[in-house]
Amino acid sequence: MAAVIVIGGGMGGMAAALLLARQGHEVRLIERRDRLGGKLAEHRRDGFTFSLGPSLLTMPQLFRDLGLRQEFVEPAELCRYRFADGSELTAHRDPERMAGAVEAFSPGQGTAWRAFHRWAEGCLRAAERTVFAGPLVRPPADARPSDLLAVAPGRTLAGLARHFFTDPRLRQYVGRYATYAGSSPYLAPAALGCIPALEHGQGGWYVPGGLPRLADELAVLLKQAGVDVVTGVGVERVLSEGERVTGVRLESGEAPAADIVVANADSAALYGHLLPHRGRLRSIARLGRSSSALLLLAGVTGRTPGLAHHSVVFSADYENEFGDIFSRSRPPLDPTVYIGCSAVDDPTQAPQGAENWVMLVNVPARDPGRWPMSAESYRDLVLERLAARGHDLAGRLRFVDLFTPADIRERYGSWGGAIYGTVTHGRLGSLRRPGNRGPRRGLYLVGGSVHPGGGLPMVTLGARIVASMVARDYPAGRTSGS
Ligand SMILES: Cc1cc2nc3c(=O)[nH]c(=O)nc-3n(C[C@H](O)[C@H](O)[C@H](O)COP(=O)(O)OP(=O)(O)OC[C@H]3O[C@@H](n4cnc5c(N)ncnc54)[C@H](O)[C@@H]3O)c2cc1C
Repeated sequence: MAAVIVIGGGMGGMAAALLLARQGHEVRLIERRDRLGGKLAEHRRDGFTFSLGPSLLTMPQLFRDLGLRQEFVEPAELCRYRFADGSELTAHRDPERMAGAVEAFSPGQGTAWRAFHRWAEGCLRAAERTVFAGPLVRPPADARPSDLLAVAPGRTLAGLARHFFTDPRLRQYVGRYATYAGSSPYLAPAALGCIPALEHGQGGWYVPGGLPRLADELAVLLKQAGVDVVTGVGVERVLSEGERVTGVRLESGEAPAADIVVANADSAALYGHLLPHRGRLRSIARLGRSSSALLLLAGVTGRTPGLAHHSVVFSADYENEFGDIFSRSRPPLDPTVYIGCSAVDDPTQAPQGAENWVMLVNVPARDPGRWPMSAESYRDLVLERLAARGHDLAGRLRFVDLFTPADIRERYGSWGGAIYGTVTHGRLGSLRRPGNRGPRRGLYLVGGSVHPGGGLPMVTLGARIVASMVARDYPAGRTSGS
């Protein structure tokens, strides 16, 4: 049995702590904030509850496998898309129903969607065998992309969309999945096109009471597994002797010893100051940051007829929008807006007869103080754009609170407020993320800033990968890694 310290109680840290405790290790999880969950967080005001992070749960079986038994519910539709020309497409989990919806939306494109979905499913199976399954960090020098992922007809996600669809609106719908990795469809690998196959196969789920309830139930499981959870104190240093980790030093001055340290803190923070490592930090900086988000959290009077749980209101010029985010480093002048309203399916989320709107806009991971306009002026721009595209909240807004990239950076220690650590750009972008093994024996990394990526399912897969690495490195009864 080894002594394990997990730094950070985000989804990845909690899942890793649980799996390692179940392997028989003595696990302590140290979280800087007062509550576990990391980005699984919420904001409450005047009877309204707003998710500050995830609103959509995919790959639900992963969470069942961890032992979570709470109810998951499936909204009636996966997502409602509204395009700049005013047209709407409703996405359904069932592939045949989706193909029918696409055909009705754009005659002739239903067959194209079926072909796309077949490709996406093949790509997903390939990812399950490779990227999702192990600590694959960098492809071997002689490997071709086709060895690692399904061969993609197109280098980028936008190229993939062009290959399958002639309707520019459907290309925008496919391109949107790059934002699940905080990336631009015009630079992200075509392999991200496997993500819709997850939604159309396994569905998109909601947890009654809000997704942060996942963290509450995980906290119970951690206790049952004997994990010592310490909150309200940060780790300021990972300690090592020679090539091996020996423990951590806390902000309180205490220095608990450990054979194994699992960092759920952002990898840039790990290599920047917890265990300074110039080479690894430079590699992270070379890749660049994923996008961040600006959230408008609005208490809205009245119910909106036909409002879906999840809606996306697209910009008129997607390429220009991502040019603003990644090339010009400014919030897009014509943003695509995700609208999440959990009150559609859950009356606990807003006072009776009212709605809790979370409006999310992708923005650069950069302090709003350095934007060309104030966050408040940008909020007004977003509301004006939405009004022009059919979602006019004038006269219905009780309040709009803002959650900015600076809040994301401060709360979670994310690199510049980036949601997903490094950006996933380039044909092999999915394989270039920082790895799960640290530069000292006994040091592992888990979470959205490392392999295999961000999002609740990916960080949970990352926890599985770390647990299997530890099981190999520390066979039963040994406290020193092989
Ligand atoms: C606005 C938004 C919307 C999102 N939407 C979705 C969605 O719909 N579906 C989805 O699946 N995913 C979504 N995500 C992504 C998902 O939330 C994250 O990828 C995932 O929750 C990250 O988990 P993590 O393990 O990386 O830990 P994090 O959530 O990043 O938590 C890390 C934890 O480590 C702690 N920590 C950091 N440094 C230290 C230290 N030195 N000492 C002690 N503790 C420390 C932090 O306080 C934090 O609690 C969204 C994220 C955001 C921000």
